Amino acid sequence: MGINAHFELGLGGFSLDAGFSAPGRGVTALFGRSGSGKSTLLRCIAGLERAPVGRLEVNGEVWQESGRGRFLPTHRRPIGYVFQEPGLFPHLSVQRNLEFGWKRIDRSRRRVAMDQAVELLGLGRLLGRAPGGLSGGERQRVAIARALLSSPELLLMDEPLAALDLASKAEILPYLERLHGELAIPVLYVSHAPDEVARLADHVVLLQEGRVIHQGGLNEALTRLDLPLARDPEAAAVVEVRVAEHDERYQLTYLDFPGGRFTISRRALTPGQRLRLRIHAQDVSVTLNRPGETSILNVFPARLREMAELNGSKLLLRLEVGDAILLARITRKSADHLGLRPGQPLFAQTKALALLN
Ligand SMILES: Nc1ncnc2c1ncn2[C@@H]1O[C@H](COP(=O)(O)OP(=O)(O)OP(=O)(O)O)[C@@H](O)[C@H]1O
Repeated sequence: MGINAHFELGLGGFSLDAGFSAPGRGVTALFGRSGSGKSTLLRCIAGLERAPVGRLEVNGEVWQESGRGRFLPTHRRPIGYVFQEPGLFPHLSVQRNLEFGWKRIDRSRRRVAMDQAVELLGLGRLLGRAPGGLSGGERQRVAIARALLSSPELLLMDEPLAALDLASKAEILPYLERLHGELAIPVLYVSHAPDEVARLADHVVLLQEGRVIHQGGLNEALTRLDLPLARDPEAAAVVEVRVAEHDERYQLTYLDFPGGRFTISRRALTPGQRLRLRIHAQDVSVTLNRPGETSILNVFPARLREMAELNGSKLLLRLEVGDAILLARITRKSADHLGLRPGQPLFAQTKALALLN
Protein backbone atom coordinates (compact mmCIF):
# COMPACT_ATOMS: atom_id res chain seq x y z
CA MET A 1 0.00 0.00 0.00
CA GLY A 2 1.05 3.61 -0.26
CA ILE A 3 1.89 5.88 -3.16
CA ASN A 4 4.38 5.02 -5.88
CA ALA A 5 4.97 7.70 -8.48
CA HIS A 6 7.34 8.34 -11.33
CA PHE A 7 6.97 11.03 -13.98
CA GLU A 8 9.11 12.34 -16.81
CA LEU A 9 7.97 15.50 -18.47
CA GLY A 10 9.47 18.51 -20.29
CA LEU A 11 7.93 21.99 -19.96
CA GLY A 12 9.72 24.65 -21.97
CA GLY A 13 13.25 24.71 -20.57
CA PHE A 14 12.31 22.68 -17.48
CA SER A 15 12.46 18.92 -17.21
CA LEU A 16 10.89 16.83 -14.50
CA ASP A 17 12.21 13.32 -13.90
CA ALA A 18 10.96 12.47 -10.45
CA GLY A 19 10.05 9.26 -8.70
CA PHE A 20 9.13 8.64 -5.10
CA SER A 21 7.32 6.28 -2.77
CA ALA A 22 5.30 7.53 0.18
CA PRO A 23 3.42 5.76 2.96
CA GLY A 24 -0.34 5.26 2.63
CA ARG A 25 -0.95 7.47 5.64
CA GLY A 26 0.41 10.60 7.26
CA VAL A 27 1.78 13.71 5.62
CA THR A 28 4.47 13.54 2.95
CA ALA A 29 6.04 16.92 2.22
CA LEU A 30 7.23 17.66 -1.32
CA PHE A 31 9.90 20.16 -0.45
CA GLY A 32 12.24 22.23 -2.59
CA ARG A 33 13.11 25.71 -3.69
CA SER A 34 10.92 27.78 -5.93
CA GLY A 35 11.06 26.32 -9.43
CA SER A 36 12.25 22.85 -8.32
CA GLY A 37 9.12 21.26 -9.79
CA LYS A 38 6.93 20.62 -6.73
CA SER A 39 3.73 21.98 -8.23
CA THR A 40 4.40 20.28 -11.55
CA LEU A 41 4.84 16.95 -9.76
CA LEU A 42 1.59 17.50 -7.84
CA ARG A 43 -0.21 18.40 -11.07
CA CYS A 44 1.04 15.15 -12.61
CA ILE A 45 -0.35 13.24 -9.65
CA ALA A 46 -3.68 15.00 -10.03
CA GLY A 47 -3.70 14.18 -13.74
CA LEU A 48 -3.79 17.92 -14.58
CA GLU A 49 -0.50 17.46 -16.41
CA ARG A 50 -0.10 14.38 -18.61
CA ALA A 51 3.51 13.25 -18.40
CA PRO A 52 4.58 11.32 -21.53
CA VAL A 53 6.34 8.87 -19.25
CA GLY A 54 4.49 8.26 -16.04
CA ARG A 55 3.34 5.68 -13.58
CA LEU A 56 1.21 6.29 -10.52
CA GLU A 57 -0.11 3.74 -8.11
CA VAL A 58 -2.15 4.73 -5.07
CA ASN A 59 -3.00 2.11 -2.46
CA GLY A 60 -2.70 -0.73 -4.94
CA GLU A 61 -4.69 0.97 -7.74
CA VAL A 62 -2.88 2.02 -10.91
CA TRP A 63 -4.07 5.51 -11.88
CA GLN A 64 -1.59 5.96 -14.68
CA GLU A 65 0.81 3.80 -16.65
CA SER A 66 2.14 5.32 -19.84
CA GLY A 67 3.49 1.99 -21.17
CA ARG A 68 -0.06 0.61 -21.21
CA GLY A 69 -1.77 3.80 -22.26
CA ARG A 70 -3.56 3.98 -18.92
CA PHE A 71 -4.44 7.49 -17.76
CA LEU A 72 -7.24 8.15 -15.35
CA PRO A 73 -8.52 11.68 -16.05
CA THR A 74 -8.50 14.13 -13.14
CA HIS A 75 -12.24 13.94 -12.48
CA ARG A 76 -11.98 10.18 -12.03
CA ARG A 77 -9.06 10.34 -9.58
CA PRO A 78 -10.34 10.23 -5.99
CA ILE A 79 -8.32 13.24 -4.86
CA GLY A 80 -8.95 16.39 -2.86
CA TYR A 81 -6.92 19.39 -4.03
CA VAL A 82 -6.22 22.47 -1.93
CA PHE A 83 -4.43 25.36 -3.62
CA GLN A 84 -2.87 28.57 -2.32
CA GLU A 85 -6.09 30.39 -3.16
CA PRO A 86 -9.21 28.77 -1.71
CA GLY A 87 -11.32 29.22 -4.89
CA LEU A 88 -14.70 29.12 -3.12
CA PHE A 89 -17.96 29.97 -4.89
CA PRO A 90 -18.54 33.60 -3.78
CA HIS A 91 -22.32 33.50 -4.27
CA LEU A 92 -22.81 30.40 -2.10
CA SER A 93 -22.78 30.23 1.70
CA VAL A 94 -20.05 28.27 3.46
CA GLN A 95 -22.56 25.44 3.97
CA ARG A 96 -23.42 25.35 0.25
CA ASN A 97 -19.75 25.44 -0.68
CA LEU A 98 -19.17 22.43 1.54
CA GLU A 99 -22.14 20.56 0.12
CA PHE A 100 -20.98 21.11 -3.44
CA GLY A 101 -18.60 18.18 -3.73
CA TRP A 102 -20.20 16.12 -0.98
CA LYS A 103 -23.57 15.77 -2.70
CA ARG A 104 -21.96 14.41 -5.82
CA ILE A 105 -20.30 11.56 -3.95
CA ASP A 106 -22.25 8.38 -3.76
CA ARG A 107 -23.46 7.73 -0.19
CA SER A 108 -21.60 4.39 -0.06
CA ARG A 109 -18.29 6.08 -0.97
CA ARG A 110 -18.44 8.86 1.61
CA ARG A 111 -15.49 8.56 3.98
CA VAL A 112 -15.88 11.88 5.79
CA ALA A 113 -19.22 13.00 7.25
CA MET A 114 -20.38 16.63 6.98
CA ASP A 115 -20.46 17.02 10.79
CA GLN A 116 -16.98 15.58 11.07
CA ALA A 117 -15.48 17.98 8.52
CA VAL A 118 -17.27 20.96 10.11
CA GLU A 119 -15.99 19.95 13.53
CA LEU A 120 -12.42 19.17 12.40
CA LEU A 121 -11.99 22.54 10.71
CA GLY A 122 -13.96 24.50 13.35
CA LEU A 123 -16.55 25.82 10.87
CA GLY A 124 -19.72 25.53 12.99
CA ARG A 125 -20.19 29.29 13.43
CA LEU A 126 -19.36 30.11 9.82
CA LEU A 127 -21.84 27.92 7.96
CA GLY A 128 -24.34 30.69 7.14
CA ARG A 129 -21.69 33.22 6.10
CA ALA A 130 -20.61 34.16 2.56
CA PRO A 131 -16.93 33.51 1.68
CA GLY A 132 -16.37 37.23 0.95
CA GLY A 133 -16.81 38.09 4.64
CA LEU A 134 -14.34 35.52 5.94
CA SER A 135 -10.67 36.01 6.83
CA GLY A 136 -8.04 34.36 4.62
CA GLY A 137 -7.46 31.64 7.21
CA GLU A 138 -11.18 30.92 7.55
CA ARG A 139 -11.60 30.70 3.77
CA GLN A 140 -8.74 28.25 3.57
CA ARG A 141 -10.29 26.13 6.33
CA VAL A 142 -13.50 25.97 4.28
CA ALA A 143 -11.48 24.94 1.20
CA ILE A 144 -9.79 22.14 3.16
CA ALA A 145 -13.13 20.90 4.54
CA ARG A 146 -14.58 20.97 1.02
CA ALA A 147 -11.68 18.91 -0.28
CA LEU A 148 -12.16 16.37 2.53
CA LEU A 149 -15.87 16.09 1.83
CA SER A 150 -15.17 14.81 -1.67
CA SER A 151 -13.99 11.68 0.25
CA PRO A 152 -10.56 11.58 -1.35
CA GLU A 153 -8.19 8.66 -1.14
CA LEU A 154 -5.38 11.17 -1.44
CA LEU A 155 -5.31 14.82 -0.36
CA LEU A 156 -3.06 17.13 -2.39
CA MET A 157 -2.13 20.47 -0.85
CA ASP A 158 -0.13 23.00 -2.84
CA GLU A 159 1.33 25.60 -0.46
CA PRO A 160 -2.03 26.02 1.29
CA LEU A 161 -0.60 28.58 3.73
CA ALA A 162 1.54 30.57 1.31
CA ALA A 163 -1.02 33.33 0.68
CA LEU A 164 -1.81 33.82 4.39
CA ASP A 165 -0.30 36.29 6.83
CA LEU A 166 1.58 35.00 9.86
CA ALA A 167 -1.41 35.24 12.20
CA SER A 168 -3.68 33.25 9.84
CA LYS A 169 -0.95 30.66 9.36
CA ALA A 170 -0.64 30.22 13.10
CA GLU A 171 -4.42 29.89 13.33
CA ILE A 172 -4.69 27.21 10.65
CA LEU A 173 -1.71 25.00 11.54
CA PRO A 174 -3.41 23.34 14.53
CA TYR A 175 -6.29 22.34 12.24
CA LEU A 176 -3.88 20.75 9.78
CA GLU A 177 -2.29 18.85 12.65
CA ARG A 178 -5.68 17.55 13.73
CA LEU A 179 -6.37 16.21 10.24
CA HIS A 180 -3.15 14.41 10.43
CA GLY A 181 -4.00 12.84 13.77
CA GLU A 182 -7.63 11.99 13.07
CA LEU A 183 -8.00 11.03 9.42
CA ALA A 184 -6.47 8.07 7.65
CA ILE A 185 -6.20 9.96 4.33
CA PRO A 186 -2.61 10.34 3.08
CA VAL A 187 -1.60 13.92 2.32
CA LEU A 188 0.96 15.18 -0.20
CA TYR A 189 1.89 18.64 1.00
CA VAL A 190 3.91 21.00 -1.21
CA SER A 191 5.92 23.57 0.69
CA HIS A 192 9.11 25.55 0.60
CA ALA A 193 8.82 26.56 4.27
CA PRO A 194 11.02 24.43 6.55
CA ASP A 195 8.95 25.35 9.63
CA GLU A 196 5.75 23.96 8.06
CA VAL A 197 7.55 20.80 7.04
CA ALA A 198 8.99 20.36 10.55
CA ARG A 199 5.59 20.76 12.06
CA LEU A 200 3.41 18.72 9.75
CA ALA A 201 5.40 16.17 7.78
CA ASP A 202 6.20 12.58 8.66
CA HIS A 203 7.96 11.82 5.42
CA VAL A 204 9.85 14.17 3.10
CA VAL A 205 10.59 14.09 -0.62
CA LEU A 206 13.27 16.65 -1.52
CA LEU A 207 13.21 18.08 -5.02
CA GLN A 208 15.97 19.95 -6.79
CA GLU A 209 15.79 21.04 -10.43
CA GLY A 210 13.09 18.53 -11.25
CA ARG A 211 14.84 15.56 -9.61
CA VAL A 212 14.24 13.82 -6.28
CA ILE A 213 17.48 14.16 -4.33
CA HIS A 214 16.27 12.45 -1.17
CA GLN A 215 13.24 10.78 0.35
CA GLY A 216 12.76 9.46 3.85
CA GLY A 217 11.66 10.22 7.38
CA LEU A 218 11.34 13.81 8.58
CA ASN A 219 14.28 14.06 10.93
CA GLU A 220 16.68 12.37 8.56
CA ALA A 221 15.76 14.87 5.85
CA LEU A 222 16.22 17.73 8.31
CA THR A 223 19.56 16.60 9.70
CA ARG A 224 21.53 14.85 6.94
CA LEU A 225 24.58 17.04 6.47
CA ASP A 226 24.72 16.43 2.73
CA LEU A 227 21.16 17.74 2.19
CA PRO A 228 20.13 21.37 1.82
CA LEU A 229 17.82 21.60 4.86
CA ALA A 230 20.64 21.09 7.36
CA ARG A 231 22.70 23.77 5.65
CA ASP A 232 19.91 26.36 5.77
CA PRO A 233 20.52 29.28 8.18
CA GLU A 234 17.32 28.22 9.96
CA ALA A 235 18.33 24.53 10.13
CA ALA A 236 16.72 22.64 12.99
CA ALA A 237 16.15 19.09 14.17
CA VAL A 238 12.83 17.76 15.38
CA VAL A 239 12.58 15.58 18.47
CA GLU A 240 9.44 13.64 19.39
CA VAL A 241 8.79 13.94 23.12
CA ARG A 242 6.22 12.87 25.68
CA VAL A 243 5.04 15.18 28.45
CA ALA A 244 6.32 13.57 31.69
CA GLU A 245 5.27 15.82 34.57
CA HIS A 246 5.11 19.35 35.91
CA ASP A 247 7.22 20.84 38.66
CA GLU A 248 4.89 23.25 40.46
CA ARG A 249 7.55 24.66 42.76
CA TYR A 250 9.74 25.95 39.94
CA GLN A 251 6.93 26.25 37.39
CA LEU A 252 8.56 23.86 34.94
CA THR A 253 7.40 21.07 32.64
CA TYR A 254 9.47 17.97 31.89
CA LEU A 255 9.43 16.31 28.46
CA ASP A 256 10.91 12.84 27.98
CA PHE A 257 12.58 11.46 24.88
CA PRO A 258 14.81 8.40 24.42
CA GLY A 259 17.94 10.52 25.03
CA GLY A 260 16.83 12.09 28.30
CA ARG A 261 14.49 14.74 29.66
CA PHE A 262 13.96 18.32 28.51
CA THR A 263 13.03 21.01 31.01
CA ILE A 264 10.89 23.91 29.79
CA SER A 265 8.88 26.66 31.47
CA ARG A 266 5.53 25.41 32.79
CA ARG A 267 3.08 24.94 29.92
CA ALA A 268 -0.55 23.82 29.88
CA LEU A 269 0.26 20.33 28.64
CA THR A 270 -1.16 17.00 29.75
CA PRO A 271 1.20 14.31 31.05
CA GLY A 272 1.36 11.52 28.47
CA GLN A 273 0.71 13.94 25.58
CA ARG A 274 3.09 13.54 22.63
CA LEU A 275 4.51 16.48 20.78
CA ARG A 276 7.37 17.67 18.61
CA LEU A 277 10.16 19.98 19.63
CA ARG A 278 12.13 21.95 17.10
CA ILE A 279 15.70 22.72 18.06
CA HIS A 280 17.72 25.06 15.89
CA ALA A 281 21.34 24.19 15.08
CA GLN A 282 22.41 27.63 16.26
CA ASP A 283 20.93 26.97 19.73
CA VAL A 284 22.97 23.82 20.39
CA SER A 285 26.54 23.85 21.72
CA VAL A 286 28.86 21.02 22.78
CA THR A 287 31.30 20.40 25.62
CA LEU A 288 33.72 17.54 26.16
CA ASN A 289 32.82 17.11 29.83
CA ARG A 290 29.53 17.44 31.57
CA PRO A 291 29.33 21.14 32.40
CA GLY A 292 29.53 21.72 36.15
CA GLU A 293 28.28 25.17 37.02
CA THR A 294 25.86 26.22 34.30
CA SER A 295 22.45 27.84 34.13
CA ILE A 296 21.54 25.71 31.12
CA LEU A 297 19.15 22.95 32.18
CA ASN A 298 19.04 20.93 28.99
CA VAL A 299 22.33 19.06 28.81
CA PHE A 300 22.54 15.54 27.36
CA PRO A 301 25.24 12.94 26.78
CA ALA A 302 25.70 12.73 23.00
CA ARG A 303 27.92 11.21 20.37
CA LEU A 304 29.31 13.12 17.40
CA ARG A 305 28.18 11.19 14.31
CA GLU A 306 29.40 13.49 11.57
CA MET A 307 30.74 16.94 10.93
CA ALA A 308 30.77 19.10 7.80
CA GLU A 309 32.13 22.48 6.89
CA LEU A 310 29.45 25.12 6.33
CA ASN A 311 31.69 28.02 5.37
CA GLY A 312 35.12 29.36 6.27
CA SER A 313 34.21 29.95 9.91
CA LYS A 314 31.39 27.53 10.78
CA LEU A 315 30.98 23.77 11.06
CA LEU A 316 27.83 21.73 11.32
CA LEU A 317 27.72 18.79 13.73
CA ARG A 318 25.28 15.88 13.63
CA LEU A 319 24.83 14.58 17.16
CA GLU A 320 23.20 11.39 18.34
CA VAL A 321 21.39 11.83 21.65
CA GLY A 322 19.80 8.50 22.56
CA ASP A 323 17.58 7.72 19.56
CA ALA A 324 17.30 11.38 18.64
CA ILE A 325 19.47 13.41 16.30
CA LEU A 326 20.38 17.04 16.92
CA LEU A 327 22.28 19.53 14.80
CA ALA A 328 24.79 21.99 16.23
CA ARG A 329 26.41 24.90 14.44
CA ILE A 330 29.72 25.90 15.98
CA THR A 331 32.82 27.79 14.88
CA ARG A 332 35.68 25.97 13.22
CA LYS A 333 37.89 27.49 15.88
CA SER A 334 35.87 25.82 18.69
CA ALA A 335 35.97 22.48 16.85
CA ASP A 336 39.77 22.69 16.56
CA HIS A 337 40.06 23.77 20.17
CA LEU A 338 37.96 20.79 21.35
CA GLY A 339 39.72 18.43 18.92
CA LEU A 340 36.39 17.09 17.64
CA ARG A 341 36.36 13.77 15.77
CA PRO A 342 33.44 11.67 14.51
CA GLY A 343 32.48 8.99 17.03
CA GLN A 344 33.54 11.10 19.99
CA PRO A 345 31.36 11.20 23.13
CA LEU A 346 30.28 14.73 24.05
CA PHE A 347 27.64 16.69 25.90
CA ALA A 348 25.09 18.67 23.92
CA GLN A 349 23.41 21.66 25.53
CA THR A 350 20.36 23.34 24.10
CA LYS A 351 19.71 27.01 24.86
CA ALA A 352 16.28 27.24 23.28
CA LEU A 353 13.64 24.98 21.86
CA ALA A 354 10.23 25.46 20.32
CA LEU A 355 7.14 23.35 20.91
CA LEU A 356 5.52 22.54 17.60
CA ASN A 357 2.08 21.47 18.75
N1 LIG B 1 3.37 25.41 -18.48
C1 LIG B 1 4.67 25.64 -18.35
N2 LIG B 1 5.45 25.96 -19.41
C2 LIG B 1 6.78 26.19 -19.28
N3 LIG B 1 7.42 26.11 -18.11
C3 LIG B 1 6.71 25.80 -17.02
C4 LIG B 1 5.30 25.56 -17.08
N4 LIG B 1 4.88 25.25 -15.83
C5 LIG B 1 5.96 25.32 -15.02
N5 LIG B 1 7.06 25.66 -15.74
C6 LIG B 1 8.42 25.81 -15.20
O1 LIG B 1 8.74 24.61 -14.55
C7 LIG B 1 9.57 24.87 -13.41
C8 LIG B 1 8.97 24.21 -12.19
O2 LIG B 1 7.78 24.87 -11.82
P1 LIG B 1 6.92 24.46 -10.55
O3 LIG B 1 5.79 25.45 -10.45
O4 LIG B 1 6.60 23.04 -10.62
O5 LIG B 1 7.96 24.69 -9.37
P2 LIG B 1 7.70 24.79 -7.81
O6 LIG B 1 8.80 24.02 -7.18
O7 LIG B 1 6.31 24.39 -7.51
O8 LIG B 1 7.90 26.31 -7.55
P3 LIG B 1 7.12 27.35 -6.59
O9 LIG B 1 7.50 26.99 -5.18
O10 LIG B 1 7.64 28.69 -7.00
O11 LIG B 1 5.66 27.19 -6.87
C9 LIG B 1 9.69 26.38 -13.31
O12 LIG B 1 10.92 26.75 -13.86
C10 LIG B 1 8.53 26.88 -14.14
O13 LIG B 1 8.82 28.13 -14.69
